[in-house]
Amino acid sequence: MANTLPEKSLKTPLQIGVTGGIGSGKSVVCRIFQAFGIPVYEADERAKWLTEHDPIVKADIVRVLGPNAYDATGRYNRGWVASQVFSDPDLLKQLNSVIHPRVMSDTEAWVKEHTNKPYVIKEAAIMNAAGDANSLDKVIVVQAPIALRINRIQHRDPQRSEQEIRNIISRQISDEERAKIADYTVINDEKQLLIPQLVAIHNDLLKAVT
Ligand SMILES: CC(C)(COP(=O)(O)OP(=O)(O)OC[C@H]1O[C@@H](n2cnc3c(N)ncnc32)[C@H](O)[C@@H]1O)[C@@H](O)C(=O)NCCC(=O)NCCS
Ligand SMILES: Nc1ncnc2c1ncn2[C@@H]1O[C@H](COP(=O)(O)OP(=O)(O)OP(=O)(O)O)[C@@H](O)[C@H]1O
Repeated sequence: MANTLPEKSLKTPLQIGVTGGIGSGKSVVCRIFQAFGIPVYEADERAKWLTEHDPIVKADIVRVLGPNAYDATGRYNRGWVASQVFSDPDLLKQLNSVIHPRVMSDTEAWVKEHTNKPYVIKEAAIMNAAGDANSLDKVIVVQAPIALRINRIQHRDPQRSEQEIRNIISRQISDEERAKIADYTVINDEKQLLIPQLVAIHNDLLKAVT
């Protein structure tokens, strides 16, 4: 389970990534860390905000995806964009390259607002591009069986077909690849209790900074 933190991680706040595939339960896990008093930066939410409000990001998205990316009132056509990028890895890569650098610089500014905290969390569906292992001291990976994840998303987002969910999964790194970047693994299979796993990680991280 928990690794012992190496010497390098003595700056505060530590920057901890929480990642996992669609439906693994990243947001649920992060809500629990928030209840422990830990600030959470939600990269996916921030990315969503940028796609709706940042004029440079919007112009770049239109350059990559064409005018259909926004409707006549200027709202992001999320469903249409999802149908394009989750079936075309190259297009997804281009979309990522528009959004992720902005999220990265925004995260750096956000971290500076929390220097009084022992650690902060960055939650992101994709870690390499968005969170980037280099800027994170440790990565927590949330794992859950694929069938359970699909079932959860079908309940949470009833508008998504099973095929769309499977397409998204196929555009994310595999569980095996994710396991390689994990310093901590949280099993969210609705059999093992979440809170004791998170308390153990929290205490381990506190030990590293005190
Ligand atoms: C593709 C878009 C239009 C889909 O929007 P939609 O409202 O349908 O879905 P939502 O944003 O909730 O994402 C659905 C699921 O897809 C996964 N996902 C989202 N973006 C990505 C991505 N770039 N790569 C892989 N999976 C992704 C997440 O697990 C997420 O839960 C939207 O996610 C988007 O613009 N993504 C690019 C921004 C981004 O890269 N965000 C990720 C971290 S910064
Ligand atoms: N342990 C659990 N018990 C019951 N329901 C759960 C559990 N974990 C997650 N869920 C539910 O499963 C759904 C997906 O969880 P959550 O939104 O946290 O996943 P996520 O990894 O953040 O997904 P995404 O990548 O789509 O943002 C939510 O509706 C959530 O309430």
